[in-house]
Amino acid sequence: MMQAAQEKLPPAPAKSAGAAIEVNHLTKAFYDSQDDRVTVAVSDVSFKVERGEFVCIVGPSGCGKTTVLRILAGLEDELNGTVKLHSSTPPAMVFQEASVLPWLTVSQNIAFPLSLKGTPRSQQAERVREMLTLTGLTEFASALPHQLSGGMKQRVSVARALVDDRDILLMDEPFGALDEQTRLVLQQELLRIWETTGKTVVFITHSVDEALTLADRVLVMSPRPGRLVADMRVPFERPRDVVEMRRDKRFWDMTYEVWRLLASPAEA
Ligand SMILES: Nc1ncnc2c1ncn2[C@@H]1O[C@H](COP(=O)(O)OP(=O)(O)OP(=O)(O)O)[C@@H](O)[C@H]1O
Repeated sequence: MMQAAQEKLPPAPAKSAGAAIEVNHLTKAFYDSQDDRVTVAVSDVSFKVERGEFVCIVGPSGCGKTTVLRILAGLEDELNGTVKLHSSTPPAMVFQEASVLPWLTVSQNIAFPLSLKGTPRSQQAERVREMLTLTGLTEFASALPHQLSGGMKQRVSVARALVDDRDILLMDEPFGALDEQTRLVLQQELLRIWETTGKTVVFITHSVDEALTLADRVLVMSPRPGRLVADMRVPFERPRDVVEMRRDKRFWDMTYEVWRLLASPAEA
């Protein structure tokens, strides 16, 4: 199946020097001692992500997407297979629910990773100013989270993930809880930020539309135990306009192709 999907698509443009992430034959099972039951969440998954590449992982609920991301973040052990991150910094994560600290202002939330590290205050302030500008939050620097909309809170989460300049950004359905319009605005902003910062991004989503809007490549997973059933190159040129790209027939052809894969019955 993976072969068929790849053959229909143009070859990958050369992205950059070397892989940022290499996953080989990754299998992860969870053991529930109460029920004496083993759940194989991810089965024999292999893929590479080039430095500076934007990769989305789509798949049905429970197919192991979050598990893959947690493994990349170093949050799971007892794995089979190998996972290598070629980066001088640990990855940054953004979760579905904006994980802002309610008692801190927007600026203090963004500065949080820097204050944990003991970065001098003047450097913190400068870096926070840059992040506020990048994420369009300058006017809200002194606001508290309860004064913000869901989309703005998620912008704070993105700003905080970027503030200490890690190479790899892992995003777990960051826009999943937002309405469609806010989501579209944040997708456009994320693309602009990504183009500015050159991060390597792995982005989990349920939404085929979102994956095709954002990614250089879309990895499609099967129902649990999650296997990789396709690794598809998304051919749209950059910079992308998240609205205009919907006029392109290739967008809908690829949407159909991914949906066809997602609708395929699970292998035994
Ligand atoms: N800590 C855990 N202990 C036991 N089982 C787990 C654990 N974490 C995940 N699982 C199981 O592994 C499978 C994959 O879960 P995971 O959260 O990775 O899926 P997902 O594709 O991200 O789902 P969704 O799209 O619904 O968020 C599920 O069956 C889940 O119940």
